[in-house]
Amino acid sequence: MTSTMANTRTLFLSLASSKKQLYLTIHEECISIAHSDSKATSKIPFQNIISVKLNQDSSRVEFVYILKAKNYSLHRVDGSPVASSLPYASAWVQEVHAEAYDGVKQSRKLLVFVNPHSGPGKARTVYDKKIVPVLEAAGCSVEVIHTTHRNHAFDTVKQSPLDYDAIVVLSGDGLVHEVFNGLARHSEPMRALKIPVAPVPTGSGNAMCLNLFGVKEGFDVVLAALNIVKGRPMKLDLFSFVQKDRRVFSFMSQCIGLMADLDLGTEHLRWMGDTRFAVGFLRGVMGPPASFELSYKLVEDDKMKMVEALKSRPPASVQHSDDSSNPSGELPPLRHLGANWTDFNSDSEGWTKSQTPALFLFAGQGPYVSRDYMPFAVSLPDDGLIDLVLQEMTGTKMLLNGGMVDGKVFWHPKNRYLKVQAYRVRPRAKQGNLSVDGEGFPLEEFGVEAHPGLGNLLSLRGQFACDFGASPQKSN
Ligand SMILES: Nc1ncnc2c1ncn2[C@@H]1O[C@H](COP(=O)(O)OP(=O)(O)OP(=O)(O)O)[C@@H](O)[C@H]1O
Repeated sequence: MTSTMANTRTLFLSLASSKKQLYLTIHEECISIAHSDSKATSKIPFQNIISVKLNQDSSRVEFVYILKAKNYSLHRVDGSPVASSLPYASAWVQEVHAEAYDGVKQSRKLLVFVNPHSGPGKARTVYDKKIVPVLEAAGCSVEVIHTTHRNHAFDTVKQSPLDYDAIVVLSGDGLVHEVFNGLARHSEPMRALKIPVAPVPTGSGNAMCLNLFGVKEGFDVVLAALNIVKGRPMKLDLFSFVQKDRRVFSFMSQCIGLMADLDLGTEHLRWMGDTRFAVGFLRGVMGPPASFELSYKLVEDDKMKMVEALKSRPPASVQHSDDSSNPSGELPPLRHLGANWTDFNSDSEGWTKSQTPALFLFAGQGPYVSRDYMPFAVSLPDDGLIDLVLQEMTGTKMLLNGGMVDGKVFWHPKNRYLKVQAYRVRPRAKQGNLSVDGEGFPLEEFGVEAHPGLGNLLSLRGQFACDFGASPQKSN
């Protein structure tokens, strides 16, 4: 350690717990931590710093951060600066704090839902042991609700105050769906939907967490805690799903055929975690195709152009929380579906009909729907479009051989991939499942329409996390 660095950028701390010394050095994008008795250095990106404080009598610096080893975990350094350098220590702390919370409000006000029955039933423990310490260190004020029944979160959100910085959901995607719908049913829906939602993966599938954090880190609850504290609002398209007189908002996916059956048809295997999806897949792939009429309002069917749009997206098109465009007003109307959306015979308004038999229809956004399946490899969070996939029967061999996990299935000619503004489906079969965000709906006629950027999620990257290679590849 050079004396120049020590005088300008490095803080020496004597650890409270031992006689060791620590050197904390400010770099352009991180703080490095080195021990006096070890050559090992840890690098902490500013985004991972939860808090840095000099206590009131200036005798101790407390530095709390999240570090990734195998998983993410919370760490705390508590040490005394050299007495003669207290003004320097104070300036150092202020500088680091300013970098750590650059553009992000500190001490967020949060509404937290914990579903004790989601997934393997560990949400309460995860909250107490992994999430609370992070929120406390960040000085968040929290109102926590342990859900006791279905629609508990929906009813709460519908009439909640709108001064929360985020709504945190410890459950799977079902409770996130409830929260978005509660916000949409608020008396001031457009203001309510400005509140970003921050999911913590304690369900079984946790698809939106995979989309936010990537398939490798999507089940890491401490990373999700970091997102609660440091994530920024990212606009997310919401989809109106209409069936008879009912209109709900889907934030993720709609599905009929094999992929709906393997999810909803394996509810009784919930104890297996997400392994139940693999079991359901093998069972369902032997069954008959889904039978339905489909029509859609097409925007793009050229896969290369979709990839170009994905690649040309700015690295972090993050919408900052002070964005206040149209914060009031009514929910958007059904511009594409219109009042006569069930009229499949009207060709005049730009609807394209399709009769291709398919193993399943999957539509939505966010590359991943589970750890084993990336159906929407070129999905963007706020393009105002629904990614619609029709998997034709003859693609079964390819599905079984792989290509689902890494999104390669996208390139297969039997994987029809469309970007649409709206679509409508009339199922012919009486039996089978219709899944909306993983929740079961009656297998009856329905229509779906995208609303650009109507919802918000908290995000550390400002875009979906996706390892899709995005160049044409052969699949079996
Ligand atoms: N205390 C409760 N008892 C029973 N059901 C509840 C309770 N609290 C919430 N629910 C309902 O349980 C459902 C849980 O679904 P959710 O998708 O969040 O978790 P999951 O199904 O375990 O995970 P995933 O969707 O990731 O597979 C929600 O529809 C919610 O309304």
